[in-house]
Amino acid sequence: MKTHQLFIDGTYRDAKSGKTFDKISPATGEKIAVVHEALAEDVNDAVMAADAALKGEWGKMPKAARCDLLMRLADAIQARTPDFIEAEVADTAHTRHFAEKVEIPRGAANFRIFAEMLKHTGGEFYHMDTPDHTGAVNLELHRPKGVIGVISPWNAPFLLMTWKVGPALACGNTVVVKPSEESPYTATLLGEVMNEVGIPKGVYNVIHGFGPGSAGELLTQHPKVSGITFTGETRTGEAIMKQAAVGLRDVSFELGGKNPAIIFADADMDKAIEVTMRSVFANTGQVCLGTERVYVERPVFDEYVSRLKAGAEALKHGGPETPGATIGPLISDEHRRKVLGYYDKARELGAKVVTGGGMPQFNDERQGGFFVDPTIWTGLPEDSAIVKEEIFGPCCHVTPFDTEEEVIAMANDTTYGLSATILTENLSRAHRVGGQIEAGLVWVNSWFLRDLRTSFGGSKSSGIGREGGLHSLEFYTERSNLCMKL
Ligand SMILES: NC(=O)c1ccc[n+]([C@@H]2O[C@H](COP(=O)([O-])OP(=O)(O)OC[C@H]3O[C@@H](n4cnc5c(N)ncnc54)[C@H](O)[C@@H]3O)[C@@H](O)[C@H]2O)c1
Ligand SMILES: N/C(=C\C=C\C=O)C(=O)O
Repeated sequence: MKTHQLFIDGTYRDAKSGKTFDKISPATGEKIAVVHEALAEDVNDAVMAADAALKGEWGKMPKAARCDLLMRLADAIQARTPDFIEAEVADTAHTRHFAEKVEIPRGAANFRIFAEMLKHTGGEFYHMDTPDHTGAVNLELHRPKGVIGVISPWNAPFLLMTWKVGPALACGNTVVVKPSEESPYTATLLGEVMNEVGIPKGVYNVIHGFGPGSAGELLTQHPKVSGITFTGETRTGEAIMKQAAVGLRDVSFELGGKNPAIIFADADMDKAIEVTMRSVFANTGQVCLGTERVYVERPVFDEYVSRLKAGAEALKHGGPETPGATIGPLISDEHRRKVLGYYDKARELGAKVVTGGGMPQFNDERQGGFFVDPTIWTGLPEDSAIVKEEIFGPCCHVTPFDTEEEVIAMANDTTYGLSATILTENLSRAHRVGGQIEAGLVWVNSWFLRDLRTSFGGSKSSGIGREGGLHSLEFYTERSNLCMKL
């Protein structure tokens, strides 16, 4: 039975709390690991180790050397791709293809992009006139923020945790990572690679546990933690904001979404189906940027629904060991119950269930896994819970529309503002409509294309702040303006 320990000050160790919890396989429902739960003393040890590292070798390291070390870390992650694939797949039951092609390469890229940017980017400089006409110069300086608490979710564990640790370390901070209780493995494994490449002890620390009353909440309240970068549910973000308020801890939030796809009659329908089959069903719908609302211009509504139905019904359920599987299980029985609750609610509200709406039956080990049917609904009003609330499963509601004004209003009529995707072959329409969607990311004729130099984040209930490229400097550094009289 695998055991996941804490990783503190460069060393793996049991939790002083003496508490552990089980990790269950999403593919079979069987216990696959025991995880050590960090409580107050463990959390304090991790934060104090991170604080000490800021004042030690790491804090004194020249920026270029720090960035070179992170580039070597990216190479070392790449070299251990097979180990990270097995770790991620064990926790999430993702296909090895998804882990190999998306998740692990992004883990390396998330260090590389920020090391390269920080190494080669200059800063702001302003010359000003002065009353005595001798002038003054202004230098915008950046220094590390300090110890950063990183709290990450289970839906893309390694990608999302490194998306935060990469810029944090590139900017000279140290981190204490609290991965989701559902996905401890890759964050723990990364400690080995940190030691292999020579990242000083205490720079990267991993504590395991839950949120309220556990490692997560304790981390957000620790006086030596200077900022919390969090990815997860909106309501969790609200809780963390309250927890982090005492001490005025800065926060960077990437939260939930209820993302629309808009398909105009002039769209390339093959492309529209390819894009939305991924944006609705990839990772079993457990993607914050995924589509849960589809708006289709009326002339092509029936064709679209019919082809999406065919695509959904062609998906093959299975875990990483199931040959040819194209849709996996949800992460946990608890999450499956949440998604099935929405499936029931849709029926109660009178939705037309185009396909799905329940869970598949198997006569093999998959029967113990947390599988649900890929599901498509039509016919519900825009104010229904199915259209308004994030479900985070392999499902979508499809609504017809007649005009641009109507569909823009429907797309924006949400408390979220994370992402959207627009399918049209009309360039001016893409610019016109895309510029009016209230979301952090808008794709045209594509989905989940990610340029890591661009800003990433959501508005309204989808987040606070933007990360990505140089935008990450805003959160991971403290600015000073140095004004020198000439
Ligand atoms: N915007 C994005 O980039 C993005 C990316 C991925 C996932 N998400 C969102 O994440 C959610 C799914 O992930 P999840 O179920 O793990 O989210 P979650 O909010 O339940 O948990 C996320 C993390 O927060 C911790 N946590 C929970 N309560 C806490 C508290 N009070 N204090 C401190 N830590 C606490 C959890 O242990 C976990 O590590 C979805 O809503 C999805 O939209 C958003
Ligand atoms: N944060 C990112 C992806 C989020 C995926 C949400 O499920 C990213 O691509 O950087």
